[in-house]
Amino acid sequence: MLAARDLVLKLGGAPALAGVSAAIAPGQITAIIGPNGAGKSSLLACLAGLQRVAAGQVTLDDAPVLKLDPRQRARRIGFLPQVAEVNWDIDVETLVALGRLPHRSAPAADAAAITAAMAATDCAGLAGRVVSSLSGGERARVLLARVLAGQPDYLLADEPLANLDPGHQLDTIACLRAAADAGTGVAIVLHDLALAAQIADQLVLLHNGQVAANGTAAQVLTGPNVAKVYGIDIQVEHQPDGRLHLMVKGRSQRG
Ligand SMILES: Nc1ncnc2c1ncn2[C@@H]1O[C@H](COP(=O)(O)OP(=O)(O)OP(=O)(O)O)[C@@H](O)[C@H]1O
Repeated sequence: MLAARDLVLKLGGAPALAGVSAAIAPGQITAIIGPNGAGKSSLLACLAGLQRVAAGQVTLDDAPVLKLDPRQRARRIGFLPQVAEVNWDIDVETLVALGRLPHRSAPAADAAAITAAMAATDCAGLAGRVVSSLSGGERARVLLARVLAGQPDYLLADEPLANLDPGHQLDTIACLRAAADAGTGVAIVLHDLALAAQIADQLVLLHNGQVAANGTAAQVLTGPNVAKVYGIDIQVEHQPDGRLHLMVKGRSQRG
């Protein structure tokens, strides 16, 4: 289990997180949702062990994540940041192969992981391209492939569907579900509430650096929760298969 307990994170003096607890469970997709500035990226970076917090801690199987050997941490936790920045102008296959750096596996195992990650993200046809020549969506897929190639136990992805066309969004969702079904703990930051309801096993709703609600889609995505946090009205229908169908109706009336 990858768990955050009572996290307080200050950025530029102001609290980006003010006492946040959340757990990312193996085999599940957890969606981290909330309005702009709510603290989603901050929470994900803390879970990845990339932020020093003012209070609280993140643990991986009960060990403080900040005390893990960096290579071991990189092997177990894969992180896809929100900004698709690549600082080296290398070819796609070399970039994806960087995902294997924390491992000391046999070349054949590395090659198999790289090939599988590139196939899952539809990047095989981009293998020889220089990264700076890619479109935004192509670059997003390549960066996801790099994380997948690392075969982490926990995959943390900040808006992994942004910039993707509908087909590649569906492929990416299938890929994240397959990872969860294989035992990976997947955490994704999402803005699309209907999609979050559809694909997540658990949701964490953040508001002003605090957890406004957590649990299943039915527990979290209620009309009152969404009106309070986002200032919008939604219509929620419970489907016979147990899933939630959610439609955004418009801005809530402001009193
Ligand atoms: N480097 C920084 N210095 C100062 N404040 C920061 C810094 N990074 C983030 N913040 C602030 O911390 C708060 C949380 O930011 P965070 O990026 O976690 O939000 P978010 O929920 O991911 O937002 P978005 O949906 O816009 O991506 C925001 O108020 C933001 O302005």
